[in-house]
Amino acid sequence: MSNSEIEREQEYVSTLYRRVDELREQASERLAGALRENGGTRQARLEREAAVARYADRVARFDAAENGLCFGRLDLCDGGRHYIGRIGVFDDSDDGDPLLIDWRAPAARPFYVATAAAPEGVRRRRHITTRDRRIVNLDDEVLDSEALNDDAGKEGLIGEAALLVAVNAGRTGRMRDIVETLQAEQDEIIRSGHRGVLVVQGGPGTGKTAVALHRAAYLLYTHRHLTERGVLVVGPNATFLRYIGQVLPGLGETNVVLSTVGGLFPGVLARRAEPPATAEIKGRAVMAEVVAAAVRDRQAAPGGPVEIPYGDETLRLEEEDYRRAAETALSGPVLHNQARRIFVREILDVLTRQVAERLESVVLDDSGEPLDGDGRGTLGAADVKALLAAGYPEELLGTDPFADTAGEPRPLLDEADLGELRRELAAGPGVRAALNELWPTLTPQRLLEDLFADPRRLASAAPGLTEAERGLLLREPGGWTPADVPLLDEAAELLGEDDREATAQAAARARAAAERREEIAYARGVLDISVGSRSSDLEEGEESEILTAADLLGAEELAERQEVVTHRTVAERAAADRAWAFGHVIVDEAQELSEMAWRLLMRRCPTRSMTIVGDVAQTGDAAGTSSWSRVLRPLVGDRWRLAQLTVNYRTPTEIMAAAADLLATLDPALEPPRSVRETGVPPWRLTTGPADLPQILAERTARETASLGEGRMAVIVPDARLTELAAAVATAVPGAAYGADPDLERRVVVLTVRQAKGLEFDSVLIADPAAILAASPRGRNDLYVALTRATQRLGVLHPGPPPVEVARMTPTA
Ligand SMILES: Nc1ncnc2c1ncn2[C@@H]1O[C@H](COP(=O)(O)OP(=O)(O)OP(=O)(O)O)[C@@H](O)[C@H]1O
Repeated sequence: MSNSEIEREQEYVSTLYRRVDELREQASERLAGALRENGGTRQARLEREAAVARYADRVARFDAAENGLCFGRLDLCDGGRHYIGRIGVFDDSDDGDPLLIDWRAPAARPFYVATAAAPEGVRRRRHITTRDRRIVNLDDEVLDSEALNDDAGKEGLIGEAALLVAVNAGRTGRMRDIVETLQAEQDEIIRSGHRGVLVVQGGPGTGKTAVALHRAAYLLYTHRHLTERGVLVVGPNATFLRYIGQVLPGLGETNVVLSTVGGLFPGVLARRAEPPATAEIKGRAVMAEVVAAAVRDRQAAPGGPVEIPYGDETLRLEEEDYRRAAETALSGPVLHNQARRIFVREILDVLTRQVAERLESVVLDDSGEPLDGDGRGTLGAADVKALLAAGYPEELLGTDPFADTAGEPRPLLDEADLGELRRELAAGPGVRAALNELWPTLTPQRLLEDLFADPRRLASAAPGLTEAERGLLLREPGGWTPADVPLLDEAAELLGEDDREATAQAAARARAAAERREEIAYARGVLDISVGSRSSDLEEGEESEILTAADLLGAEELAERQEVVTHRTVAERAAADRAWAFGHVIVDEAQELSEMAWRLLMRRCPTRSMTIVGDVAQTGDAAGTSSWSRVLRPLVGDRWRLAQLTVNYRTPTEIMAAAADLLATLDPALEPPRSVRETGVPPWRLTTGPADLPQILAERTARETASLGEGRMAVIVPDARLTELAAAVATAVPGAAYGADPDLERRVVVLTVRQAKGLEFDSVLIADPAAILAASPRGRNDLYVALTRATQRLGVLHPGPPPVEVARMTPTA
């Protein structure tokens, strides 16, 4: 491209940056103005908070768009021209003519889908590459009949040159957005108008994660009301969430909550470990029935009369009393903890009647006549005490209760007396203990803790499981695993809130609101102080400038501070509220989720507006799925649509060919995705002795790192050998990361397959593939995942003969 053309284009791009600077300044000033305002009615405060959030959001969007603000141009057949970029920018004319079209707007669509065969009114598509506001490259595609011939050989890739630059670039340990080079099949999914569940199936590296995140950004842009409910993005582990964490903020979207399934029960940190076989059982749909049965067991009839100590006396509850109270408690649409209130009321009625009758029987004779005071021995000390406690006048005991009633029998205990007696009973430790035993207030945590700690409870609630399976569920209390979280959620659905919980939730909400107000007050305070000190620093006669928030804090700092506030509004509210309903839910690596996890996610998204991305060939979790229809049919029937991605942007042809052999053994019906490029570097394998694998692995890693330049590398190892092999690698490459949540931005990271899922690296070494294969029933799926993580180079080190799955790779010495 000629320099003069670049210069011409640069002028336009510079105009765009100037306009964005102007708009950002305006937004920063308004933000500072809103922050400075003080006091007022509640309504005024709320409006101010909304304004702060709005302007902060705007500033954040301008900041996010700084790099690569404008990346494309469409020259239309009718002579029109559109510039395409990360955000929409309009000029300051009255009509607000568009200077830059947001990539998500309908007018930008041809940039991603127009081809010579279907040009969509486009004559030329230009890719504009910038660095620090300067254009460094222009790439044109002319969509005419000549290009039509060309197109056939390019397999329909859009903007191939820019795409290849992007896929060949060194990795950084953080996922990047792909707005500049989205391909047509991806764009179609991102903009899909399908309202229900959209499943995106695609092989490794086909951009499923990227597409899912861009779809979130697209939906938030197109349906602004979604910002109020937020979008939930579910990923397989914390490392993966960190890997993708920058993509949406980089696209200017912050109303998004990123979480694992294990992170979706407020107040529970699911860090406890458990055998995969136990997690698999917990993931089965039948566990919903087990949890329900466990709740019912906590409401079960006592199997005979219950004796309840009360003072010196013993009260007696017949089974029939219990049954009637339980029936009344469960007759309405109430959950266990709310039903308890009714149950307690009914039982207290029974007990109050019992005590009252006993008292009456001691002060009235069998025919209902008042006793003559000889005491016939039935008025015990406890009765007297209870009567006195109930407010029955002392002088009346043993006296004539008819005395002042003009011949009418005066009820011995009136309503107030009975009420008092009831309160006494309710406070009695014996009565309370009995009620707690008969119908305890239960938190989900207590229900499951009790269930898993007691073989009898388990046997009663889970008769459908085998003895051995129940044995796998047994454990001492003490922490939660990720597979417990869907069970806790299930239990919460059946138990309902208890009073304490409701109070705690209300308190948490009030606290969050107070913190938010404090934060704004703090920001305002900072502004006031700064304005004050800056003004007083002025020399006499010096002209006082009008200070804006941007002058004082800097737009970036303000945006950062306010981002916290906006982030809190949705993310914090959502995180603190188990029953939060998201506007849209995106599930990545969805093949790993258990049936119980799906039930939880469906509850978080009552509208079923969901995008589910995954690859059934990569399922590693024993509770995961190998069929989308099997998993979705029970949840949404036929109301889901499948979209496929077929092009692999990560793994070069040479590596994909090695992985394709393995894929064919997994499921011959699954097509390996087509790679967009070749590297000319075949993947290799190396035989080591059983004992020298750690040392040779360490040496090879060091050698590979040296040839890597700025790129990133992963060593993927069997779970059982992580510590041993990681320690060996770390001695040869100091700073190599490994452990529960390793830092992916280090140059070398040692991972298990589970940790490597969804990630990618310039270079990958796999150690001991036979052990990876043998470690789980899904060992071959795991090896397939490991083989498809590299963007450039792949090597496999195997102690002893190579497993057949990698035998065709090029042997090296
Ligand atoms: N259109 C595109 N332009 C540039 N890069 C792309 C494009 N599509 C995908 N990529 C890149 O390809 C790589 C793989 O994408 P991604 O991780 O989304 O794939 P995936 O299908 O989720 O893979 P896996 O199933 O292995 O997790 C990423 O680096 C992504 O940025």
